[in-house]
Amino acid sequence: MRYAYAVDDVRSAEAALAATLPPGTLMERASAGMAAACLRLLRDARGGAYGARAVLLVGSGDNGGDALFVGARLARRGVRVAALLLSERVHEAGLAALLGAGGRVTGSLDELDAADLVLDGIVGIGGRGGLRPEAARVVRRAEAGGALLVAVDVPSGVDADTGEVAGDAVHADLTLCAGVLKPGLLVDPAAGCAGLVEVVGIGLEPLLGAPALEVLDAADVGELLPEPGRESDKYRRGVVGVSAGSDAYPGAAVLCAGGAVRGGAGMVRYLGPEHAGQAVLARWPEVVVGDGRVQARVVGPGIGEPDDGVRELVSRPEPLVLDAASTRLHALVGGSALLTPHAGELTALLQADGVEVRREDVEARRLHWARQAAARTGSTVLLKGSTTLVVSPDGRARANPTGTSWLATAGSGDVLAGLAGAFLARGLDPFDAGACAAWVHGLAGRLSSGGAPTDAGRLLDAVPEALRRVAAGQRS
Ligand SMILES: NC(=O)C1=CN([C@@H]2O[C@H](COP(=O)(O)OP(=O)(O)OC[C@H]3O[C@@H](n4cnc5c(N)ncnc54)[C@H](OP(=O)(O)O)[C@@H]3O)[C@@H](O)[C@H]2O)[C@@H](O)CC1
Ligand SMILES: [K+]
Repeated sequence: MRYAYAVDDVRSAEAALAATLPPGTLMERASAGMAAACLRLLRDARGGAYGARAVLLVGSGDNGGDALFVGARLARRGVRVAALLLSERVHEAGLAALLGAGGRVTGSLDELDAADLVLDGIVGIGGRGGLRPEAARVVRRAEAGGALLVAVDVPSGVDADTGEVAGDAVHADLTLCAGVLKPGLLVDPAAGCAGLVEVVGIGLEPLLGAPALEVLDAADVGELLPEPGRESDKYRRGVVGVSAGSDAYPGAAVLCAGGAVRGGAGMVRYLGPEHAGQAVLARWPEVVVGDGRVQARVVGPGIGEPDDGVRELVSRPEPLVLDAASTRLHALVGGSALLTPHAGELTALLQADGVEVRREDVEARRLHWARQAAARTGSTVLLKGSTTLVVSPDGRARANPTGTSWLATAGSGDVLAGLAGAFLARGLDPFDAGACAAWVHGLAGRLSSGGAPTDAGRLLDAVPEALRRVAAGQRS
């Protein structure tokens, strides 16, 4: 499991730790780790660091200070380091260290064109809003050159807590995160600005409380998904009821039932229109058509606007996955529910609850709106999209690391709902079921895509291999 912490909590932990150490120790630790990573990059890119050219983009705060101290360390290893000071006020001790190590200050943007490495120390967790125009101009020039762009702590211009990008931002190749991960680095659109993310430890972890965001790895998913015991039978392994598909969309029934079958439920019952039921049986003969006892239910994929029969199903007490337009039935839920909207559906759900919000807002502040929806509905919310997030009503949140944009394909969400239903039926709570379903679905998507377009059928076919890797604790 990886954890990301809210900026306020990071600052409190930093203050508590700093109070026990000689002044400047934390910056020294951060810059030592960051410099080591930069030297490694330069060695990989050009065989060595000696004689390489680095340009520091230096803002007014400690983020700029970090960059200056890193620059000083690089200069001592023979890197030709120049600092572009983007503010009249810069970290004095950092600047003195750079100059003392043989680095220099420059006013020429031309230096960016010949640089091997550009270090973004414009702004870190103290940043507000997007890049200011002067900084944005410098960053565009840096990005146009061939240098590796390394962000100190966070890419400047992104919101470290929310993942929001409210204007121009740095697009880094690598982000060297000081101390611990920040949530914004894991959530789009900011995650898309961070490139690879590496944490440079400075000893904060023991002083931190609850994380703001979690990220599961294969071993976590493997631990959460129970293996069938020796005495298991199909009923004890969990029966999942699938109410999906319609005369207009029979395929949604087939794909959702497939997700439930491949997700390892002991048995799948299908309840829905006859034509769709026949299509399900033709593809999945193991599915039982008709009502009956289930441990969990999936309602909504491909059924369109829910009718009274659907409302009655939703009010039953079993754990439930609610998808598509049926997510708006959350108030009728008898037991606990996992809602699986995409941004448009979450917008409609919030609007129906009297919230003034547009789809663009939800896309821009995914974590914020998923949290709002979970708190308002009392259900767990799995918000699908470029970063899939799972948020429980108590505020816990997970970001899914395995997705691929090739998963944005017709029927992909139906498979996800089926998988989540199977995991609920296997006994997971909605938060774990949602996070594990997103994880397995994302990995299956990657396996079936291999970097090229995929489709829901191939995605389903890759689910067994994804689950085998989970069982083996691996991740591709
Ligand atoms: N926490 C930790 O554990 C550790 C933290 N460390 C480091 O400290 C960093 C935080 O430093 P920080 O607090 O000095 O804030 P920081 O991000 O440098 O910004 C400060 C100033 O930037 C300005 N500014 C604001 N918005 C802007 C914008 N959009 N575009 C341009 N400028 C903008 C604004 O000043 P203004 O120009 O308005 O006067 C603001 O006051 C952190 O990210 C990490 O690198 C490590 O060294 C040690 C361990
Ligand atoms: K930065």
